[in-house]
Amino acid sequence: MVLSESNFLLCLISISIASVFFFLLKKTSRSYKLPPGPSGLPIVGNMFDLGDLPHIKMEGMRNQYGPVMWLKIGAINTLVIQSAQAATAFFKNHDANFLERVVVEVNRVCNYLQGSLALAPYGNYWRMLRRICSMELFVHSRINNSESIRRKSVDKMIQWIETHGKKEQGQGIEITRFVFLASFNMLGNLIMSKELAADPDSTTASEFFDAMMGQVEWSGTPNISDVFPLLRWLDIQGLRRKMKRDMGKGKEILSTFIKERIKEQENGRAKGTDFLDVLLAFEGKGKDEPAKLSEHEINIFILEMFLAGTETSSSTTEWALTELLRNPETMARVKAEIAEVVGPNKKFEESDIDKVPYMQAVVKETFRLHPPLPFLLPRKATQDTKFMGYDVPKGTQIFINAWAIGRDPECWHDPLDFIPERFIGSKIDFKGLNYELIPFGAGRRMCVGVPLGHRMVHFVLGTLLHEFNWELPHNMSSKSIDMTERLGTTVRKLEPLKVIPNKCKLS
Ligand code: HEM
Repeated sequence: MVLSESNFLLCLISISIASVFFFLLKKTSRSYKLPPGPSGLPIVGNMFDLGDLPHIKMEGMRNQYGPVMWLKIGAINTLVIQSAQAATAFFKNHDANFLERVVVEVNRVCNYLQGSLALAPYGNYWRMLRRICSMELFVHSRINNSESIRRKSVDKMIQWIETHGKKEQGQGIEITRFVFLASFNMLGNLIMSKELAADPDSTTASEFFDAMMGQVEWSGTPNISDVFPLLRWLDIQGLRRKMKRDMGKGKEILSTFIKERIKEQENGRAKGTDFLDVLLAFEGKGKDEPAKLSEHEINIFILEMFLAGTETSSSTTEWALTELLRNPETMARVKAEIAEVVGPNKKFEESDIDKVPYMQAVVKETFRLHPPLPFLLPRKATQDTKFMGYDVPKGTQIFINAWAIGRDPECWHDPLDFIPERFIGSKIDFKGLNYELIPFGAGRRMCVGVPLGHRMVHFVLGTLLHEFNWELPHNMSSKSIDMTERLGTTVRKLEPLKVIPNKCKLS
């Protein structure tokens, strides 16, 4: 083949550009001192080293590469932190350089980023949304005043469990379904004074529920577009399309609720009783704050509260019950504590939570072994940072492996065993100050819903333990419970827990 003069010139230019590019690439990677990690394949990097349960695979690499590890997941630079000591250094000394979130493809639809607190860039808008949550919505007085709302949802859950338990005779019921529905109703009532889960009289309620379930599913499905951003436009798995459909539906329904509420207020409805009233009454005063929140922003904010609060709290309850069934002595001890505190013929109330330290220890131990978000919500480096002697380039995504930290033998004796007693007389808590136990994260972007999440989990678990004696289906024993995990939006049991509820006589 003979090259024409112009082709020859083109070739020369291409080779020169490629050489400069290659030189720059080599220079960049040489000038960074990256943490150790497994060498990956070209283009896909370490993608195929991680499997379906990456938190477990990464923990398995800790012995070889240490607690600070470097991975390349497709095109994405990734720093993994897997010890309490490294997490302490991260949150105490470097939180400020990692305050942005990683935004995945499905969260770009429906203008979700305008109104999302969890994904908002760190700045005045994030501060405003965060302030609304911590000063108005999740303050103890508002949570205490809404106790009757949660009581109603939990009473309904008890009725469902009784009815379904009778029908399933010996097979057991999937307890997580009922806990999820109860959490959904608690949030629906707190946010908008609406019963939104499993309401047979309302098609709108069930449509909203289905739309939310879709969003939970799509946001928990690994997406090739996130690993290879150049392929985004193809939407190979159709996830963007499905998310757009379901989020669009959820938004449409919420819009009608919001409009209804505005009309009710115009007709003299008393203001200030639920989150929606608070959001509608908001008046921005600070720098860069809007005078009012738009309908779209309120809409997204509400969707996010459902997404953030339902899966997390219901998966925790399922794991807690699973661990108690595997450990009958612990089950007996926690039930005895509750019975003694609550007394005969009474229900477990939220005011009992402070009086049951052993049950609190059960919840902590559940969070240690089964943090619902094993990598928290991934952060992103906003600038080049020196971290524990390594370079972390701007744009790197950060996985803090709370799952691995909870099982670190350097922090915990018998780390794989369920021993709530380890927390009795210990000051270790999950409020973001003890980095060995961080199910809610830590630092400035720690979970803003802790007071509500804490209340929901303890109230639901306390009630389930007080109202029922739990038995495994007849073909199963405490030793044979399958503990295999599945990672979606949260870490769940692969095989949902099936249990037989035997109603206790509360006398
Ligand atoms: C068992 C219950 C819950 C768990 C384990 C949990 C866990 C978490 C975690 C790990 C984070 C990321 C923290 C970080 O980056 O350091 C987070 C953030 C967040 N959570 Fe929760 N959460 C729970 C319940 C709730 C509830 C009930 C709500 C609200 C209804 C909520 C709303 C949020 C929001 C809005 C953020 C984003 C905060 C920000 O970026 O500033 N969470 N949560």
